[in-house]
Amino acid sequence: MNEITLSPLDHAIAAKMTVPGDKSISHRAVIFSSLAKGTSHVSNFLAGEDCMRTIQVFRELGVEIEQSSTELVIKSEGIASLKEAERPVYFGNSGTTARLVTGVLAALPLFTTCYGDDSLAKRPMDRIVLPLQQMGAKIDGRCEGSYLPLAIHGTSLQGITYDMPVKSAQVKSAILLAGMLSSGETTIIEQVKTRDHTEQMLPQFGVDLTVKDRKVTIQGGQEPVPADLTVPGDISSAAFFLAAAAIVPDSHITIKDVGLNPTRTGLIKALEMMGADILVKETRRIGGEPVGNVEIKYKELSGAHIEGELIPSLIDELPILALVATQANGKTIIGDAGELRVKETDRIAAVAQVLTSFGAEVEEKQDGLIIQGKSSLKGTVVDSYMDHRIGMMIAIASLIAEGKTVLTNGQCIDISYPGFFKDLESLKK
Ligand SMILES: O=C(O)C1=C[C@@H](OP(=O)(O)O)[C@@H](O)[C@H](O)C1
Ligand SMILES: C=C(OP(=O)(O)O)C(=O)O
Repeated sequence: MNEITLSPLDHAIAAKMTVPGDKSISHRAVIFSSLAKGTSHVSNFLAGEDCMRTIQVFRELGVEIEQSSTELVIKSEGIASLKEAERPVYFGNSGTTARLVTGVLAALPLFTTCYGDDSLAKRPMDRIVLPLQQMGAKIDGRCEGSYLPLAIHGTSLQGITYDMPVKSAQVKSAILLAGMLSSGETTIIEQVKTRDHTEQMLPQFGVDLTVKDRKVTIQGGQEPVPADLTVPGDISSAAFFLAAAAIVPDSHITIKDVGLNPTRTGLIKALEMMGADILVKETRRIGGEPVGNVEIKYKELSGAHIEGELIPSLIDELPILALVATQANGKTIIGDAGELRVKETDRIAAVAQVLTSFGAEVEEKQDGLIIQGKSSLKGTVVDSYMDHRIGMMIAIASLIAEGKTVLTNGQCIDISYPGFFKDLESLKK
């Protein structure tokens, strides 16, 4: 078993840093470029394991993708040229790959079988299979299409109007991509606006869609055209270092060139609600995406209620926010976050177990957590649950925990943040 021993910090943090490219945008850049006839270029691509799965899938479908570190050159002959994969395609640990790619493959005249790792095999696929079937898709799968593996008998689809029962950008994106490749019009109605990278990026690839409040409409029969794009830093990765500065007294961190899309910046809002001293400065826009610097200075925090419409905009940041809450004055309540139970692991249970083993007082609720503040954390032996975000949360907790922390199975952090431990080490200098 992989073991990493981590020591607490003996000084405040003073750092200016960047984080790797955004995972959601990197996946979409590969998918949209692979469907566009011609050559696309992507800079600052996130070469983490999940996004590498998306590259591998499109290579197996016949797209030529050259990768040199974080630079990609994607050469495609367009939608009609995609060929059937000779083997089952592997989505690894990546929910985004699984949902978005299934949306594409359901609408193309190809037969594909696909599967994932032990974690992905437990994550729900019916949330996309059912609406795709309403569009005419022919998909078989384990437990009647509720879980991977799936067999996708791609075919012509018809557009639908779909009122999404789950708050999920992956579902929205899967149906929009299928809609783009269908006949007729597809409209998605969301209960709460989720991350909108698909809506921001498709027009960069020449695809028309209209967005009106929580309603997105796309016309079928559109083929993307190639584009050149630069991926901003991932706010979900920056979150771990913003949290470090929020809990290590007297610290000060600036994260540069990070994506500031308002559908992703819920963590900044939540930290502000807790009283944090944060300065956000937008410096430019790349495509539809605002990008800039986030500066945070340590300040005593207070507990807050984190729930409702805020949740989708910080869904992946809730584990690290829970750690921050253990150091605030008073109680923090996280609610309306039942989606956390169907991530890489059950993140409600995992966060409660990990923080409790560090000595914090955390109560698990069906759709959230209640966290008592001002806990003194003590180093312990603790597992990542093979979940990259839980692994990084443990590593940040070790900075303030008394004594040594031993993180087991921390290698999964490469899924979204290759180079995380190097960046963590740089805080110790
Ligand atoms: O669309 C995306 O890129 C993502 C959407 C979210 O998942 P859900 O759609 O399941 O909420 C998020 O948790 C995931 O990390 C990436
Ligand atoms: C939930 C996540 O990703 P995915 O759904 O793509 O596996 C995540 O990165 O936290």
